[in-house]
Amino acid sequence: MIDTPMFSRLALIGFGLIGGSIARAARAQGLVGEIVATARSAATRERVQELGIVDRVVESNAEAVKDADLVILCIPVGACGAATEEIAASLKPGAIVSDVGSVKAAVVRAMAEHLPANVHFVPAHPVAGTEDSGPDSGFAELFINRWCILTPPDGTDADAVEKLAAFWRAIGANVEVMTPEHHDLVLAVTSHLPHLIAYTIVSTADELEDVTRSEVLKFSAGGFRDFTRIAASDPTMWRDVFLNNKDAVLEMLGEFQEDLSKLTRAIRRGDGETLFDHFTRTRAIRRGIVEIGQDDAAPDFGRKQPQLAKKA
Ligand SMILES: NC(=O)C1=CN([C@@H]2O[C@H](COP(=O)(O)OP(=O)(O)OC[C@H]3O[C@@H](n4cnc5c(N)ncnc54)[C@H](O)[C@@H]3O)[C@@H](O)[C@H]2O)C=CC1
Ligand SMILES: O=C(O)C(=O)Cc1ccc(O)cc1
Repeated sequence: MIDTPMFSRLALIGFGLIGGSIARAARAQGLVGEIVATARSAATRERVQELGIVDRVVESNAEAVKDADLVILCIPVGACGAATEEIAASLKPGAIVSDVGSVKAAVVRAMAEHLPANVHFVPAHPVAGTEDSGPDSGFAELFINRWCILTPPDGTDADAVEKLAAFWRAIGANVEVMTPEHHDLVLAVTSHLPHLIAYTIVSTADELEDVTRSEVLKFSAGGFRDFTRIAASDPTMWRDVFLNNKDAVLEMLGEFQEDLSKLTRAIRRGDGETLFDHFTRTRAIRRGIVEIGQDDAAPDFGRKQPQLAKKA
């Protein structure tokens, strides 16, 4: 908890899982003087008002950013370019403009095109989330012990980058800086491909004629259940992710298909040694990840969830 707010006014464009979690966490930590929020639909705006997490709810993106010293776009990546065009003329000189998109290179290009030279553009991606969406789904502890990746364009003011990094650290995240292209390649394999696999396997199981829909869930062991959770993620958000990180996803999908073919061949040939060696290697990888404390696996609700300190 800090005494003086880091930012006088925070504007949130879009108020779903991520926007709602940022608002709750920033408020719990006393990081901002005032939070102004907007959302595309009147129903969401009404709900945000009812929730009482923000100071003001306004009708348009342009109105929301007026006099804000931190603006964060919390909307699907495919909508970020158009939203930036809408707010560009209303931004306060010196403001930090950021986003939370799961894809960076295409989004950074689409936003940068519209931004005036007198604001600081510091794109961000909190690598934290759930399969839920909408204004009720957010929670203040979402970002604790999770990474937030910043991808500032070359020449971005270092103080602005540090200020946004300090904001993310204050709501519990660990911050790392990298290029948008590197971000997209890493996330293609660690997040986008796993979601694509989940979307595929759940429909594959559902379409099997001899297996009923109820059996799919009834007899699903832990692994399949995790896939169904991930495959329940927001369709708009994930459509936009795949459309905007096409090259990196296709590259990783190619690698994946090669590995899958190797395992398919081993099963067909009864080649137990290849299967055993492969599974031994992946077990060691998983254990290495857990050892260095980077276990970002599906939330274990049996484990105690981390808590943010409450504002006094
Ligand atoms: N859901 C997750 O686990 C994570 C999502 N992200 C990123 O955060 C962003 C927001 O995702 P969530 O909060 O999960 O989504 P959400 O669906 O919970 O909320 C999205 C918000 O954007 C608004 N919106 C939707 N389409 C819009 C459009 N065309 N123009 C303006 N506003 C629009 C909605 O009304 C809603 O207020 C996405 O870019 C996503 O890639 C990043 C990390 C994790
Ligand atoms: O729910 C899960 O397991 C996730 O993987 C959440 C998630 C989705 C998208 C991101 O860009 C980051 C995290």
